[in-house]
Amino acid sequence: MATDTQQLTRPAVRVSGLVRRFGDRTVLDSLDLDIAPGQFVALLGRSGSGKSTLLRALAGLDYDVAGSGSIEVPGRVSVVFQDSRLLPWQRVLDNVLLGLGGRDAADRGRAALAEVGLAGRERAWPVELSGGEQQRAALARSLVREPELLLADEPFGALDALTRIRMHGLLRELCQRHGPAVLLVTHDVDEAIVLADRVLVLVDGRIAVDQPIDLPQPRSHRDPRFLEYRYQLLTALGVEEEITV
Ligand SMILES: Nc1ncnc2c1ncn2[C@@H]1O[C@H](COP(=O)(O)OP(=O)(O)OP(=O)(O)O)[C@@H](O)[C@H]1O
Repeated sequence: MATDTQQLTRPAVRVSGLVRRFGDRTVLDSLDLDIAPGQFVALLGRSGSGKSTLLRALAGLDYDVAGSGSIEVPGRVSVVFQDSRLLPWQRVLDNVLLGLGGRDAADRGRAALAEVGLAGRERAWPVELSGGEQQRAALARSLVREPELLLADEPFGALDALTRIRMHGLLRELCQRHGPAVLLVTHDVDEAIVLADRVLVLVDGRIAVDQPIDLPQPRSHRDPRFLEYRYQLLTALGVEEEITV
């Protein structure tokens, strides 16, 4: 029985005592973080606070981080960045299928493209897609791998406001269906509150605020509790005096 309980409560991500220095600058300072399976976590922090550094460490992209604390992540991790990173010389479906094995790979790729609203665009070149469509294709490429952890670094940062809002709905829906744990790095406090089960604020190399968002989906910006979360998080970011509501 004890083993079953341990299995159920085992986090998807466990970071303990993570330290990352660049020269004499300590960017991550003995950082601890657990993320439960299927949990959607947003990470806020001022520019230069170390959000991307943490994400890169979790993605296994930071080779110098080894030895300073411990990082446990699941076997299947997908990463989405602000730019889609589609290969321009590969058609959209081939981009989604890159490195994907198995006889049904093409069918899975087509299904993933249909899920993100790109049915019929399989043979398009990336350059023929809008910025929002390219990010949709990047999401399809991530999710077709059925990741247990999705790492997203400002994935909507380059999109216009309306496209952003549509992408929020899509991401939330996809994550609910596929069930990965998510760590979303964003500058946008509203985006964090709209999407996340839990919002973290990184200050001085550690998680200074760990705020569950207890609002039903879909979330309204006009809900007074939304505004309370926004005020609290902006305060934690040290920008409350800039609020002009
Ligand atoms: N490879 C590197 N070499 C030296 N310094 C680095 C390197 N990568 C990041 N840094 C420094 O670490 C700090 C944190 O950078 P990071 O990109 O993680 O911040 P961030 O919170 O993601 O910022 P932003 O919101 O502006 O994207 C910055 O001061 C940055 O200059």
